[in-house]
Amino acid sequence: MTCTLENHRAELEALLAPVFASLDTDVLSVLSPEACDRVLSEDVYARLPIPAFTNSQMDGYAARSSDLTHAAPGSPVALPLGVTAAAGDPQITLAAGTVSPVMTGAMIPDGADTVIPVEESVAGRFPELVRAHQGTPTGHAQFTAPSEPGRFIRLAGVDLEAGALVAKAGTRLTPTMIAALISSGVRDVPVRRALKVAVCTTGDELSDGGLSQGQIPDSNSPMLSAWLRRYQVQVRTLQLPDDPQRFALAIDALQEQVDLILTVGGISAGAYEVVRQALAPVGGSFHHVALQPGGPQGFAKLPHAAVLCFPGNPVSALLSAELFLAPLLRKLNALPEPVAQHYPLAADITSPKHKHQVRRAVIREGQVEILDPGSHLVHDLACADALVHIPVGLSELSAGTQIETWSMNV
Ligand SMILES: Nc1nc2c(c(=O)[nH]1)N[C@H]1C(S)=C(S)[C@@H](COP(=O)(O)OP(=O)(O)OC[C@H]3O[C@@H](n4cnc5c(N)ncnc54)[C@H](O)[C@@H]3O)O[C@H]1N2
Ligand code: MOO
Repeated sequence: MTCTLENHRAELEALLAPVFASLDTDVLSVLSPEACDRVLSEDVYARLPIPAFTNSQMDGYAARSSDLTHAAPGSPVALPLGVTAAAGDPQITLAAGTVSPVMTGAMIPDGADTVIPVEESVAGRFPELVRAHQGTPTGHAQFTAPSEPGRFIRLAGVDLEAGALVAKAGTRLTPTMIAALISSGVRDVPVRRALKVAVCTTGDELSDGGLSQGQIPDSNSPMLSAWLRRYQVQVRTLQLPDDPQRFALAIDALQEQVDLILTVGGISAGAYEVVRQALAPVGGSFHHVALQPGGPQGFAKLPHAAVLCFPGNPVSALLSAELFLAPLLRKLNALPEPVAQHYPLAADITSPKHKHQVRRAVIREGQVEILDPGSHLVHDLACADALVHIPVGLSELSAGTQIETWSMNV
């Protein structure tokens, strides 16, 4: 039976929706290397305001604005120096009629309401500075202009108040969100547990070390594992037996350990299609999608896990992941949808009229060069930088036609 790309997508979305919904919560430190790109499973509120305290935006002098009201170029105001406030010091108090040197990020002294950058003082630089534990400073600083209240002062909580929502459930932990969480006093966060996927290959041609005649390296497992890990998936890979009964037993045991089983190969019209032979009797659905490459597709819903069955040709396997799994994993991980870019075709192309064709391409000198459609061309696949979709109904496109291209291999 042939099915459309859209129908197959909808079937997989329905299959995986309950799997994704059942992912519970893990608690993770935002400082852990695994935190980036995980998704919050609950709203998170600030424990501290951002900024945590009112502090200086400039290296300069903390003052009372009322002490400088009459400062002018012809009549500078000289104020005695108080102790210096450096970033990291506890708050000092500004005695009436004095100024305190203050560094960027230091707590604004109690009593100060303005900061004059050091280069605006008459000397233009700091004199010898005395910290709170070092004794009593001497000397003065002179100013030739008033400084309004609040100038160069960063108020506590101006970015986010304590108790306010930092990020709602479903937010992805970007590097910047990690900074916001840690700044708001949040270290441990509830994140959605990572999806557990088993990538299962079959086929006597796959080498388990050396290569005997007729054998090839298993390139699908490492390719799909690496691809899945980019979506925060916990992956394990297995080579399952080619015998349908033993395969079924292995899948049965595996379904208790993972959320999703991804099989690759063994589903088309051959005599030894172990995946199809083992899963069709337990409700697996196998059909031909009007798609090239990636036509043969299957899926099954087992009691404890979902199974997606991708075709074995490496290009078909990868494009199946890009077309069917990536949109769902992007949604799960709150990742943005990719944006298409338009380029003219470098040469005429043809496409089977009744299939949705996906072609690999390279963008060279502002034009799209379409690559060979062979679904066994692993090296070509690695060199492609774009995908081009040619929908059902279109069979010929001439050179110069503007087409949508989607980035790949980034
Ligand atoms: N009579 C027909 N034959 C085929 C049809 C068809 O409609 N009628 N469809 C072709 C298409 S299209 C595809 S795609 C493949 C899909 O076949 P399977 O999913 O059953 O995959 P296999 O036969 O097991 O393998 C296909 C191909 O891929 C290589 N392979 C498999 N696993 C790996 C791996 N882990 N790493 C690297 N390469 C792998 C395998 O050696 C085969 O060359 O069927 C066509 N045939
Ligand atoms: O669908 Mo197969 O994927 O054309 O090679």
